[in-house]
Amino acid sequence: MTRRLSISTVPVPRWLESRVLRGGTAQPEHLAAPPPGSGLRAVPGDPGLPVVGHGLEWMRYGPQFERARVTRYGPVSWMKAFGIKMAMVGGADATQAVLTNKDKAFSQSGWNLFFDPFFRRGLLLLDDEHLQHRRIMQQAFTRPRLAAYAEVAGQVARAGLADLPARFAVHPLMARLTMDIGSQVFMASAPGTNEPVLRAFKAAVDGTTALARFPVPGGKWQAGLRGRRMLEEHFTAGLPAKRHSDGSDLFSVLASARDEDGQRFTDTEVVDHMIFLMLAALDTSATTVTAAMYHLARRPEWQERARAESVALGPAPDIDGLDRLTTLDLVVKESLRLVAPLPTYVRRTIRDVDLTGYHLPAGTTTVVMPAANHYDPAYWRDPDAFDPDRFAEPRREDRAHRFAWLPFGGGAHKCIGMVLGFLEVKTILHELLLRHRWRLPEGYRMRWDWSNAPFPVDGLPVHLDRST
Ligand code: HEM
Repeated sequence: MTRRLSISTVPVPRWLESRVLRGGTAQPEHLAAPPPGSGLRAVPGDPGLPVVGHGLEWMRYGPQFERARVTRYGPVSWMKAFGIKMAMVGGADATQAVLTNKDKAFSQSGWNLFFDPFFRRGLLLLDDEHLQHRRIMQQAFTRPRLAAYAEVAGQVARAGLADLPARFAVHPLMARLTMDIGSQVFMASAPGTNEPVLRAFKAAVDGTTALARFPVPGGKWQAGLRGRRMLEEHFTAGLPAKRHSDGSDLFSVLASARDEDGQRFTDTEVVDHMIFLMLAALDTSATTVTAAMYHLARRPEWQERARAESVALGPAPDIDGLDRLTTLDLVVKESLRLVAPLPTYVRRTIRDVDLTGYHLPAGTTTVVMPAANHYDPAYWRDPDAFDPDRFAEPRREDRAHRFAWLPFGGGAHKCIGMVLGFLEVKTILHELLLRHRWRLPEGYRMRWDWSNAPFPVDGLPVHLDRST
């Protein structure tokens, strides 16, 4: 099994690892002095190493690093990474304050750090126009629309999973499958017929993590810009036909969607939204299926329990059938808790803010860390354990706080594709469960790469046995 080059696999001496995961030993420094007499606390933290700050540890250890920050400094701290100072927010109360954004002090422009210029003007990046755009886009996510997307997703999943080898790497396969599903559901393009667009999309995604963030010939940034241009050309060329189509693909639906006041998207807006929707939907679903397959392989009793429900439901379920797969619901929720596919939510303060008693100055990039809440022992019993029943009655540990479990975010920008994402992930797992049992290689140790959307560094090798 070939490993992708990943910072997670670079050997690090154990003493250094444990020092990093204890949160380092630097003396705390303050982000900024609170206004005199405000009664606010200064945000504690430390810049990390010269130039790289804490970027390398963050990318290598992901949630473990974030939990260590909260343990060391509390729910609000600061550090340097990617060339800037940022406030790191964990803990359900501080998270709630940032994401619900009652005083409109946090702007979505924080996300520009990663997404601009490749995914500019996607719904997640909008502030003032957000509500109006969301109202129009909501028309593409009604129950009848979702039922139609789910049906198409099921067809593509069945074809894509029909002929699996006895041993394969899960993540590359799921990344491909979710792209094929996305192609069909979003654009009515059959798998294999949309390769240049998918390549352009991949280049744009890779551009977001370019180290040199300017056009260097042959570099990721330049390739990403080319990818973005190509996506714009593709969607712009296809739009006139979609404006007049009554197709049930998301592109057609978005092109004709109108809110209650009859407002619809301009051509440029449809194009910007389509490009962002691809980003929002594809990697997140692939990560979720991969995480769920990993846990189901480690815990065959859960795999059997989920399979029994899938067998009882039978092949090609509709949206109502998928809703009845309650064990898969629990498994997917728990997988999303343990590995949040979008590991950070980024904002920027547009004025000085009192964040649960901490002083955040204007212009601070503010990073919410869902993992800090997802592993918080105040809400979760034995938080490192895979225990899907924690989401079932009577335990319902997720109800301990509105922001204890937030893999889809919260507040006005909460994921608009949450139900569709769930349906797609459940469809894929259901089709797998019907056909196969899967297990991990002997002594397998999972290592996630956290530098972007999380993926297993070795792709996650599994062995398949037919289930019937
Ligand atoms: C398991 C799958 C998914 C996960 C874990 C996920 C996660 C998230 C999260 C955490 C946010 C909010 C980020 C923030 O507040 O900064 C978000 C927003 C968003 N997601 Fe998803 N997502 C998933 C699937 C999808 C799908 C399938 C679509 C569309 C087809 C989608 C479209 C969007 C959009 C458009 C936004 C921006 C919403 C707004 O700003 O109002 N997502 N997603």
